[in-house]
Amino acid sequence: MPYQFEDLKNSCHAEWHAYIQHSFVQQLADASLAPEAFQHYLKQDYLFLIQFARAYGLAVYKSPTLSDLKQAKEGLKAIVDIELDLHIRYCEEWGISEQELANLPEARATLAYTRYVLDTGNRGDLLDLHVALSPCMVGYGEIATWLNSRAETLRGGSNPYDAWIAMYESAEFQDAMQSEIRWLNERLADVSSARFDQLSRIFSDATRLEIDFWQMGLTQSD
Ligand SMILES: Cc1ncc(C[n+]2csc(CCO)c2C)c(N)n1
Repeated sequence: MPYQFEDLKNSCHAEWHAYIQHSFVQQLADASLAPEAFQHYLKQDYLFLIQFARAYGLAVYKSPTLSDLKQAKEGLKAIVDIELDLHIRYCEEWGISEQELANLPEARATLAYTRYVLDTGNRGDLLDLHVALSPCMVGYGEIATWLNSRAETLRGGSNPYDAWIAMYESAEFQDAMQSEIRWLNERLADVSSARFDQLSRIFSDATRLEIDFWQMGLTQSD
């Protein structure tokens, strides 16, 4: 039976659910999240994005074909040239200067997650690395869709976190997410059940580290 991305999610259903529907996400959606928790999350997310840019750099290095190489290069370019600039501007709106961002220490949850992804990519091949990156890419898109399906989610000017939801529900982001799922589905269709077990361990580890990242924001831990 050919494996699909959906099988990775099903292999750690409880963890995936705990990540998508985390209290941080629910509080952000009903505007009850403490601004300090969101600011802490934004600061750590800046550090996270820098390490994720390195992970896309590693994907460039690990690419066996020109088409993979181009895709990884586009991912690296998107984070470095677009997302980090947007993030810096968004942080400024929340009272966090670029100078402050440049001098932040990494929280343990940030260290654990980002170095896990980089180590997984270093040890393994491009598929291992993409699977380690996929909870980040697919999870945030699913979160936006889930939030929009809930009656409790406050949209528009009455929610200070509205722009965050808008970013991940955008067609541009949802398309990038679908293209990542397609890439994974093509590769997963050919793997053995032993290989799938290895990949589902990576997927579940990365999902648990996403849960810890939300928890780090909520408790403002370092
Ligand atoms: C902890 C954490 N997890 C996921 C994302 C979302 N995200 C970060 S990089 C990237 C790929 C984009 O090119 C996506 C979707 C985040 N910001 N912070």
